[in-house]
Amino acid sequence: MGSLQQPNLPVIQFSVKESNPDSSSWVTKCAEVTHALEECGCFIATYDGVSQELHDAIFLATQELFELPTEVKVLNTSDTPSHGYVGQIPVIPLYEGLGIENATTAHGVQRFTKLMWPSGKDSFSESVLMYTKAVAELDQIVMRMVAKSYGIEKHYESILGSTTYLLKLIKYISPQGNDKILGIVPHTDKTFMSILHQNEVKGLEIKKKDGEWIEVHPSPSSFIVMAGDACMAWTNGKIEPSCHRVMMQGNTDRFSLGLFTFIRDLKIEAPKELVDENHPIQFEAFDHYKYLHYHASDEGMRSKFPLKSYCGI
Ligand SMILES: O=C(O)CCC(=O)C(=O)O
Ligand SMILES: [Fe+2]
Repeated sequence: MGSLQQPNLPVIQFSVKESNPDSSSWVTKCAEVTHALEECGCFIATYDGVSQELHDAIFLATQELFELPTEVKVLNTSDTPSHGYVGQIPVIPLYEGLGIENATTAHGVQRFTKLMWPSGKDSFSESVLMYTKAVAELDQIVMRMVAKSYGIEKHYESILGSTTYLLKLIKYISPQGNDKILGIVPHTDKTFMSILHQNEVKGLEIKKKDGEWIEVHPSPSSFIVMAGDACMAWTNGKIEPSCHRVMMQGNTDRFSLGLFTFIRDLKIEAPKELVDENHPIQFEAFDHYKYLHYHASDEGMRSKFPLKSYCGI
């Protein structure tokens, strides 16, 4: 069923009920997930952890957020590049994004909500928190499967203990016409992992290894699970991030959500299980947040492969 809806990208089904490592489908799924990430750097997850009701609530909340005046939205600042408000950028004029740091914690979400709605908006905090917790669960299922395939479960547990979640809410204004206009430039994510979710309006495109751009079909129960640069370092190059972009067309604004993981206070380094004579270590241990700052610097922005320029061996 999935492959008909989404040609050319692997589609893997996940269920909250099946997320138990003792279930019979777990081991086969580990191989499927790891293979998809190794081949494409991403896959489509169909996932029942976000109900239709929660889906509608989170996209309504997103829409309301972007209706706030710009002078309120710019209050969303961060010490980390691109983690706060991003908008009015000449090369991508359709794009506007807001970031919620520590988005799986009540404290993180409430702090953001209070900044945007000083008189309070509990419905926003509630929807966001329910959503981020459900999608973080999917991230953890996927990463436990990857870790199981590589025999590095213990290493993943320490990565998980240092994982922080950023929820990015994104709006692309419709270009009002039939020409395809760039919504976000081709890039790989600087994250450890990214889980993207788009509402009715399509636009996300993923570049396959052969250079072909694949349009991702929107669906309420479909999530795009993507590896970021940090995952490439951690897996010693076994999983490469996929290059993607957004192309906008037509008369309807597009909203999308990204739950992004970053590793704090722990250097990222490939476990020794993934390093041997035939697979020499490719990246030095590095601090994820320092890498984000490097990527945003002039040198990092000029680099074709910033991870390699930053910590490649
Ligand atoms: O809007 C999307 O679907 C993609 C967003 C994206 O690639 C990003 O924020 O890194
Ligand atoms: Fe991205």
